[in-house]
Amino acid sequence: MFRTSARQLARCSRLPLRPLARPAFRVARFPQTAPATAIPALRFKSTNNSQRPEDEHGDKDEAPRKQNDAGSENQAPPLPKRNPPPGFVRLTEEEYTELKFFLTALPSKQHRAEMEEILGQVKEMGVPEELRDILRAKMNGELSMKDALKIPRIAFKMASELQQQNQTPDFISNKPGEDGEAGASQSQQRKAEGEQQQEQPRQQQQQEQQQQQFGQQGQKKQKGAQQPPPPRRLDGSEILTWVISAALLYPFYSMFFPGESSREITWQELRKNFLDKGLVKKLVVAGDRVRVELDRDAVRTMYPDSQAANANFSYYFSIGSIDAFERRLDEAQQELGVPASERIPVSYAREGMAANLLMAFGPTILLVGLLFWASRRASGMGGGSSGMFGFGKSKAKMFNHDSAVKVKFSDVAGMDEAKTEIMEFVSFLRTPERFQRLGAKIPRGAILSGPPGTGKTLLAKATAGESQVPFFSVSGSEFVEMFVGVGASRVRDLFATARKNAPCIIFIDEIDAIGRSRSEGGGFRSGGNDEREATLNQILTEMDGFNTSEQVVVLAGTNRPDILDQALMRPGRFDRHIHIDRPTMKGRKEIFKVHLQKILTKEDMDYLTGRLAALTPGFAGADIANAVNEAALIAARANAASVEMIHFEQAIERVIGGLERKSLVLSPDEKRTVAYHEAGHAICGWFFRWADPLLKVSIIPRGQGALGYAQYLPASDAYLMNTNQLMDRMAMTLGGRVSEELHFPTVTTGASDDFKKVTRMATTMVTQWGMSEKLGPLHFENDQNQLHKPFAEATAQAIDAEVRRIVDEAYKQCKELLMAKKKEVGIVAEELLRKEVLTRDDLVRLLGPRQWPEKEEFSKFFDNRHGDRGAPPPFPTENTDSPNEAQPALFERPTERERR
Ligand SMILES: Nc1ncnc2c1ncn2[C@@H]1O[C@H](COP(=O)(O)OP(=O)(O)OP(=O)(O)O)[C@@H](O)[C@H]1O
Repeated sequence: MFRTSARQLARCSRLPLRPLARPAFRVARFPQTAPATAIPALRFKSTNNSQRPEDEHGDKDEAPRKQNDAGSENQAPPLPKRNPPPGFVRLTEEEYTELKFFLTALPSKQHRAEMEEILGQVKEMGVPEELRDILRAKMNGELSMKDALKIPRIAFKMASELQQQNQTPDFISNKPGEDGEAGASQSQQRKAEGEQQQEQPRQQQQQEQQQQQFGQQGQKKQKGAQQPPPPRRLDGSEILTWVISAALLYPFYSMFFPGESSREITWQELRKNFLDKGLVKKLVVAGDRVRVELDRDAVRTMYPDSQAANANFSYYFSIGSIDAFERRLDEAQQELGVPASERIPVSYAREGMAANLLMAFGPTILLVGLLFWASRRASGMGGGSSGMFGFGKSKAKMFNHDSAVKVKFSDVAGMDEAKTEIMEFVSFLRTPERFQRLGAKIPRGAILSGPPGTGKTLLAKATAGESQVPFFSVSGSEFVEMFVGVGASRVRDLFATARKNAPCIIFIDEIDAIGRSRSEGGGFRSGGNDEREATLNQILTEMDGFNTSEQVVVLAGTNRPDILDQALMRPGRFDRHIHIDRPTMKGRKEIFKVHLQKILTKEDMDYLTGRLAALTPGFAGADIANAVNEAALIAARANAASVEMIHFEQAIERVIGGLERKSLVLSPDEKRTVAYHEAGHAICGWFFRWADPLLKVSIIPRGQGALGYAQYLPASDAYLMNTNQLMDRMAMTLGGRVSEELHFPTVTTGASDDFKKVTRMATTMVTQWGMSEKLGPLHFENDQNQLHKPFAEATAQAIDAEVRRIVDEAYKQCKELLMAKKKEVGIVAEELLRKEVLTRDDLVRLLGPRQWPEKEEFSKFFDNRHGDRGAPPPFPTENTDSPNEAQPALFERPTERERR
């Protein structure tokens, strides 16, 4: 009973130790480059020491040192009379052997020899006291994990000490009075100083010898040549890195790959090869395995080339039961006649347990550790509100005076009313007293709405730039996260930060991402909206929560003000609604002026901006900025000295119509069809009174699927269209198909987009614009998302009939014209086939001047008065919501399906 429990006790106490049993000094396993560089430097040191002046004159220490090397410290004459550095102790011979056992566990003999030299130095210098304790613990089989953890520190100490020695040739402390040899040491020192000059050449000689030894003879220089630089000394940090890496990595390595440096043998092999020859030092029982510890020195002598000579290699054998093993061992030793006192010690441990535990619990520990680290980090970063991983922290970017919102109101053009509205906010922030004095409340915020690229963000930035206050910019979508509650938490965080920085401006771009009306969430779409609603509620709360003295202004941008929640829009929250539409002709001119400032051009600025503005109806500020930049790029590509009108016009055409596709080669028949199709549009545009003025016809393919196009200048700044204009436009849109019918035996698929536009226009006339006498002034909304039409089936049929009637009328109108002008269509088409592009001037030449008066704006910029080079003006813009329905100018290439 007692024996069992004692054994268990032993197992427990040794349990974590084995994998770490030989941690620090198995350096030889590590990249050989480090020892290889380390050793020459240390060897110099060692050589220098042995070649001190005293040595030349017969070093009194030499004999004792040699003796000391040979035998035990206790028996040998005293060691060299030098004090070890503070905290260092000299090792007994037994301890020294244990240390040597580790440090010489190098794979190659050469390195082993080098390591022994280092050991010589370590022996002279001593080792840190803790290392001695560890070695003793190792010898008693009591090495613990705690000991292993001390090793890096010990390694550090030794490395520093070795480095000091490298820097101070006579490193050994010889302070007078510290021991009896002080006088002798002093005299040695004096001698050393006196012979310093002789010493240097001698050292060089030694260095050369050293190089020879390391196979560097080839580097010897010819006589008189410059001496080779001394070999690089290993500095302390390198030794340190080397030793510490070895100390740290090896235990882990051996923990995870315990089997790599061991081999299983049978009991018979053990007996024959080791037991019978007396090579076994100890047996360690670990579970059903027994590790054999050999007497390495004896093994090395007996089997010099065997792996067993390596200190990190071990044999083991398996046993059925501990009792059977012990019995067998007893019998073997009895047979060998080993006296009881010299029997092989057997210890019991549970090797690999630490590794097993680590394997089993490692992933869990890692995960828990990671979570712990992340939460610590998160709380460190964001404070309470940010929560775990900082999810709840607002992602708003902050700009202040230094990090610069440099935009000023002068950079924002073409939106005077919006600017005036928003300028008031600047006054609120700058001089709140002016308003508060009269009892006025500072508005909380403004919603800037309008189509994309109209300058909403720019205006908000300008507000910040002018008011010189911090500006927090965040996009609505940044509040939305996978996790419920994160959005609300980010809103809280944003407003809390803003309050700390008041007076300031918060700008929430694309607020519709979170501010969508909550009632929309009903029906099919509820459920997933909880997070969005929570975020919206938080915004509502935060905006309510401001007190009037807190000067935090919230600006929000959206393209869809119609879908925003009413609660958001009520006074007291976003008090002001500022709608920014696409700029008018005047606005475009101003915006061009702003952007042209950055461009090198010699054109007359007034004419340039006017013409460009006329060419770009429907352009938003962002399109204008893009077109100007594109023009500069085109000019640069053409190596032009400055950007010219032609570059601007090409740029505008490119922005609208897409790239010219010169690589697309049409067959002659296809080309002919396209030419007649486009000529049909052109003739309609030329002869219909209310059609938009034509600028250019082309049969060069461009952009996506357009094989040819006719360009008009729609009256974008006219906000109303009458029935005549709509009918002429529809008739003109059908001109392509009608021309095909009149000139070819069959028609093509190229007019499908024209039909789409015509149908849409006619439908809108009937259902929204009250232009059908039959249906009267009613508005029929046909929401595609609704399952049921909001009108009766009979009404639907009446709508269909009216739409058909209107389109038929337009078709008839077009056909009548084109039949009357069949010859003209032919002329234009043939000229198109020859030239590919016809301008307005060409049409005047071919057809005579247009009989209807042109708009003044149009004739001012396109009547060739300023040397118009006939560069292509743009396509009309497409805006299905406005009365300025897009011109049906594109001849569409049939898709594969349509072809079939
Ligand atoms: N009125 C303007 N004056 C000068 N430049 C403008 C104007 N409007 C737009 N721009 C140019 O267009 C760019 C984009 O504008 P901005 O980002 O403000 O548009 P937005 O209305 O916020 O667009 P979105 O609705 O897509 O967010 C600006 O950086 C600026 O260069």
